[in-house]
Amino acid sequence: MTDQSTAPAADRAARDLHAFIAALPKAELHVHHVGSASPRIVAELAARHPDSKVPTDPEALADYFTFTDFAHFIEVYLSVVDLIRTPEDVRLLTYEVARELARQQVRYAELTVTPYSSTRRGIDARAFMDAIEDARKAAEADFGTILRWCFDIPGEAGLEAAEETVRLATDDRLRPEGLVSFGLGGPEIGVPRPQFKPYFDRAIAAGLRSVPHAGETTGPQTVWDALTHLRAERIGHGTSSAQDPKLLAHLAEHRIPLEVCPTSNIATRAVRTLDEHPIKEFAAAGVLVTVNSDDPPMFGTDLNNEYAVAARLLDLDERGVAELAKNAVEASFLDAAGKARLAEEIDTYTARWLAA
Ligand SMILES: Nc1ncnc2c1ncn2[C@@H]1O[C@H](CCC(=O)c2cccc(C(=O)O)c2)[C@@H](O)[C@H]1O
Ligand SMILES: [Zn+2]
Repeated sequence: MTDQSTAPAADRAARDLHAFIAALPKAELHVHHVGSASPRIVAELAARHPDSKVPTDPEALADYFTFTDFAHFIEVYLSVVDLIRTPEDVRLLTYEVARELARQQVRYAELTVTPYSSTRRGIDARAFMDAIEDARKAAEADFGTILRWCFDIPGEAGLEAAEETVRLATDDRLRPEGLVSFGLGGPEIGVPRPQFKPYFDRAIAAGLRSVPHAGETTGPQTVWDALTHLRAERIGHGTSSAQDPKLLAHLAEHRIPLEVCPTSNIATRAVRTLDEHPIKEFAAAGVLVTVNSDDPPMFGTDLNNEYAVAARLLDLDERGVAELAKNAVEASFLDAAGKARLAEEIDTYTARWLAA
């Protein structure tokens, strides 16, 4: 054990900040369902389905989750998707993801789910919805964490996937109670955003909020396209927005939040190093920055670590980190009362911490 009395003050401050973050009540706005499968869940699913090529031993899995580029990441991601074959797999995954969020004091999470990937693999749509809803309700009762769904189109799978996703999201007999938003994920290169306009129009008409990924692996024009054609209310990643000052000014002026996932961008090689991450430029331009984890076990991170990374890059103390957590509350699709409650919980926690 290190001797606290002789540890340099900066180390002590960093340790204190980590402890502050770990117990800070938080909202997570950008985290993928399958991408949140912990090594333990992956091992359990792989044991259920032993024909899979996904390794079960944690060391081999860490190696397997090292990506050469974004395309390689998607290839590996889909091999984990292939492990989810039954409604019981879906329920287990969802409930365990909620347990992990609760461990990190996440009070509210919008989880991105790709129902097309499951229905296309033969899981019955009704059984899929029942599994996620059952897990959502159990998680709220058992852990106190509120889950909401974002259904995303896997863009590379084309308009057939878009049609199926919007059907599942808007059919009154299927649409789950916890669904709040509609997204678009997967690779961006060769997958122009405007083609998805009719599907987003239908989802928005049915009351869903628009939250596409954009500007993660392509330039700022993709973010403009997401705003113009898909009427994005928040942008998933938006990393390349930093290359376009007019876009940054637009995002700031219209209070369109960015769902920033720093470690993800390094793991998929969208950004070279953390120190080159544009989060600083976003904050300096007055953009509402939220910090998120994307696919935490695949990227060797969790939400607490993402907050610690952001605190270092933005040079934030406890108060600054609490403001970042409140940005996520403001940018969330909680109702006004829910937002007020969580913001108040963050304020009370921070005041107590600073007074101690
Ligand atoms: N950082 C990320 N940035 C973007 N997306 C991310 C990120 N992390 C996770 N995703 C997820 O990856 C999925 C990709 C799935 C996909 O492309 C695909 C293509 C063809 C067929 C099928 C199929 O299932 O048959 C699926 C998306 O749906 C999205 O939810
Ligand atoms: Zn994502």
